[in-house]
Amino acid sequence: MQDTGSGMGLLWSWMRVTWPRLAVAALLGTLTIASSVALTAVSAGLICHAALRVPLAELQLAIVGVRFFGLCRAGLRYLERLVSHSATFALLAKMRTGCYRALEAMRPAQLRSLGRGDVLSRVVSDVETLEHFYLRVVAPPVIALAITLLTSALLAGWSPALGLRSLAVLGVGLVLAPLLTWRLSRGAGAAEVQARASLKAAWVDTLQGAGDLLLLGAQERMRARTGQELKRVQAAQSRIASAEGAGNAVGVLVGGLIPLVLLPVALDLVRRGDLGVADLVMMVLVPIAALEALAGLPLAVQSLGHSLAAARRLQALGLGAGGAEAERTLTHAEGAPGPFALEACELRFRYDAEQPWVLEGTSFAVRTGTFAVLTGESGAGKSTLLHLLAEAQAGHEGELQLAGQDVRDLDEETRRRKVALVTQSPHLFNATLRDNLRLARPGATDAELHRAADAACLTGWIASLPDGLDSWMGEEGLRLSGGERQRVALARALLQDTPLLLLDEPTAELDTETEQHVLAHLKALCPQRTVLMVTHRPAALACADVTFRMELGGGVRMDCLPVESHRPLEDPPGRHEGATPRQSPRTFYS
Ligand SMILES: Nc1ncnc2c1ncn2[C@@H]1O[C@H](COP(=O)(O)OP(=O)(O)OP(=O)(O)O)[C@@H](O)[C@H]1O
Repeated sequence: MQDTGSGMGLLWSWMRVTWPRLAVAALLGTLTIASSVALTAVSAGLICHAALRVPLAELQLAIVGVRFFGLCRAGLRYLERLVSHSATFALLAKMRTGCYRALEAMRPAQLRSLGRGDVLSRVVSDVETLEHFYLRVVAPPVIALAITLLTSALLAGWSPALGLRSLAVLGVGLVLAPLLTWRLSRGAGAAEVQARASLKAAWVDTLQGAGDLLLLGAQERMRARTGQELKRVQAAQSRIASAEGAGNAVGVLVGGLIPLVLLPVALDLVRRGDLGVADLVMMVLVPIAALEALAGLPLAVQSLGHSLAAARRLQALGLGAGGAEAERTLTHAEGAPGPFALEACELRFRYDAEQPWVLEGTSFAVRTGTFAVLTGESGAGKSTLLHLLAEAQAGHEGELQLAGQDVRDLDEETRRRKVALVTQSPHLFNATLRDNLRLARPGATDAELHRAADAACLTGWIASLPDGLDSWMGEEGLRLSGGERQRVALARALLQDTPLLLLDEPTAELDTETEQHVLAHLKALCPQRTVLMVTHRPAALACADVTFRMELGGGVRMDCLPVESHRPLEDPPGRHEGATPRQSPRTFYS
């Protein structure tokens, strides 16, 4: 199986944490089935002796035994469940926190390219699949082996030949049932996990894009795609069910073989007077009762396939990797702010090693306290640059500094205090306006919220809402227009109160008047704060202190060039007084 080892490594690394509890649970599980076997044996002996009219006084020990093992079975089962579930929940907690840490450590672009449905499936379904790893995969074979050995040792106490035959016949069940199940369901567990994840991703995609699907008349095609995923799930499940059936059939076969294999030896012992009739019944029933321990083996094999597939998918998120789960040890030092709010030098970045460079040899800097505008062709990498600054993609080459500090040296907290980003399509949560705004500053007072809302030109709109700041935004802010969503996101970023504000086309959906109002507020933030805005809107270009143009050249090569009309290269006069001379053919300083 491909990559099996790595999936296993992750599973064992988690299990190591709770192994003492798991060992106790396995011991309790073995004792529970041993009690069950003993109960069958003692009950069978009691019934046989009673049928043979053995005096009641001689049966007292057996009667006590029946009561004892009956109570033990129930009590031990309870304890086993208690311990195994507490160990499982401890593992689950570790897995979930590991998952969230891994997601947190992931580069946002990686996360976006995974897709929401897929991430949801990994964090919820795959973790839930692993929840059963101990209960369904690890415990059954351990308990089955222990019970097989114990039962055979018990019979060997009467007769070594009986013990050997019991070991042989139970051994067939122990090996053959899982082997057959594994052979018949090979790859089906992984296929089911993968197909279920694709199905979930398709559902999330369909729900999110339902409106567009209807408008494009593509709902039938989407339904067909979902139907295909569903068929893949069903096909995998059907293979798994057949394999489990075959495994269970082996168990039934072994149950039938036990009397056939043991009776010849046992009857011989009875004939020779070495074994009583009641003991004979017990000899045959004990291994049959032991089959209870083998019943979980087919399921264990299938669950192993599911668990390995789920572990591999979680591992692909970065779980178990030293980097993902290790605590970050980045500097918290602020350092003295330099003359530039941000500085890029020979910056190179691509989303994937297989993909071409998006940014290549890009150098430019924005002086602290300026209102800078970045324009450029679609696809040139403007948004990418903003995300690199705000989200620590950590995959870039060259230098990228925020207020004189390399972004790679900044921990999340420091970065959040330094820079706020409003993306092209900001996410609003299904909560009130107040909650959405307070994400940026949890303790913000109403006065602060209104001040930020005013700067984003939202005051009139909030007044028109029935519940003001307590109005519900709907899922992803769908109750809002595009422009309202943008302004709420802008107000949220303003509340963050960072020295650098990165804005990706924040006025794209605003009318001219509202845009003027927003721009005036943004401009008024400078020189206390630095604003870098990606936009093509003339109004923004007109009020910028400095303007850059990012160009897509030679396929993937990009340059940052100042817009000629705003800033002649040789002679930076007027409002470009703070500009630093050109440093290299591709280096421009505001
Ligand atoms: N998550 C991603 N994974 C892979 N490639 C990406 C990703 N995001 C963007 N790209 C690619 O990177 C390049 C630059 O994209 P980016 O969004 O930064 O451009 P842009 O200049 O902001 O464009 P626009 O003006 O149209 O918003 C594009 O070719 C785009 O396809």
